[in-house]
Amino acid sequence: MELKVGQAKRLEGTITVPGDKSISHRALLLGSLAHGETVIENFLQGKDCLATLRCLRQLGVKIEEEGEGRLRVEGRGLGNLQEPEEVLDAGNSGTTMRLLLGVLAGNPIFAVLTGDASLRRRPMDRVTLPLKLMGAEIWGRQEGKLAPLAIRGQRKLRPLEYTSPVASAQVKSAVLLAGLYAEGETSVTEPALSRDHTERMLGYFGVPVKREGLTVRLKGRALLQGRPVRVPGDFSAAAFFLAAAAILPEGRVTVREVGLNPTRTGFLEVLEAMGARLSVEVTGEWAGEPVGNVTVESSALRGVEIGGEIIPRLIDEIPVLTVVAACAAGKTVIRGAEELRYKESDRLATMAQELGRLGAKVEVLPDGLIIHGGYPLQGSRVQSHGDHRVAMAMAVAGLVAEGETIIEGAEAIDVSFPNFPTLLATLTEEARGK
Ligand SMILES: O=C(O)C1=C[C@@H](OP(=O)(O)O)[C@@H](O)[C@H](O)C1
Ligand SMILES: C=C(OP(=O)(O)O)C(=O)O
Repeated sequence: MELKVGQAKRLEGTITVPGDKSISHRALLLGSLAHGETVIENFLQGKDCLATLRCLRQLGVKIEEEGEGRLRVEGRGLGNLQEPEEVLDAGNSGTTMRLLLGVLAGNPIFAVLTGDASLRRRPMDRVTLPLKLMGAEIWGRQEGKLAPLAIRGQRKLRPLEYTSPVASAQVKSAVLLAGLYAEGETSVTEPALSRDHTERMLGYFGVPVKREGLTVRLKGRALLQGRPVRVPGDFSAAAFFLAAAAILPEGRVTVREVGLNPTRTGFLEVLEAMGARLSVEVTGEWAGEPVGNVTVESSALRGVEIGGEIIPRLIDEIPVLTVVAACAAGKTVIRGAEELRYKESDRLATMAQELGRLGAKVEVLPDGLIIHGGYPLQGSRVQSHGDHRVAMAMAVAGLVAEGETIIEGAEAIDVSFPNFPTLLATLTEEARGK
């Protein structure tokens, strides 16, 4: 599918965005392991979360769809998943495969997991290694590094004190979920704080997770109690519209009821440092997650240097941040972001290449990018590389490029934000009509 985006001067409006992807996955997973029912509202009906839903049904979990974004999950309790008859397909979703492996490690069943071509290239040893240390048996291509993977879980796992070499919420979550099946305390220490949705939701379901600095720990064999979960809007989806408002000559966007968990909102700190006008208002808490409204208005932007602990707090926003940087005066340097090479595409390479097609000046570093901002962009044909965030970032770039930008492979957007093209068209058309 192709997505065509024309240059726009104005983007204005108040919107909501679909439910958070990370929280939607976790609500399904924890709901499945809990006692009693979990009703999920504002569940993200993107392909990634639907892959988790399908896998859990294959594992015997009853999940009813009660209407738009409303699901009723009948929890099976810990260790009661059924052996699937068929291969479990995580599609394009790293979160599905890695978190599910953590859960399967503690169930005495055999399962095979696969995914699409992109997922079958992404490193799985970062979770299979600690899970094997806990007692799970896992096989896969390249010594268990790549999917398809086969796993045989154990009724009882060994607790683990794990120091992760990467700041990854998927690694942290896989080990914590497996830790639920271990007798004793399991801990994970990470090099920088990654998103903490698993810790928050475990607490909300009645399993306390203690944090000391960069270490989190939980006691295994605790009972999870099913709870209603209303999923906040996805900050990573909102970021595309916030970025567009910041870089267009006449931009002003408010996103309401969006998740404002500080482990996710590093992008706002960077926008502010670049000179963007923005305001944030926390209005409440949904299932242990802060929620509120964010407004960003157009303003003159300047380049910044980022790296270190902020990177995991804006990891999925870096593709669109490179677009903002291309529109800012001066140089932006992003370092310490090597993890982007292991996403749906190598996002350092793909963003540099595709933005380059529009005339942006981007240098690729081993662990980041240098963007020389301020060069005028020219519409062109670009590719998504099968990566939803690259597709949406390039659509935002298309708004400021002269002429028309055509994004090939735009169907990738369906994994996290199916109504993105419609919402973008609505906001720019409404603004044009004014
Ligand atoms: O745990 C999660 O829900 C996610 C964690 C991040 O990945 P890593 O854990 O690989 O950094 C992020 O990029 C991904 O979109 C979702
Ligand atoms: C990296 C992402 O997701 P996942 O790892 O779940 O495929 C993402 O959504 O940008």
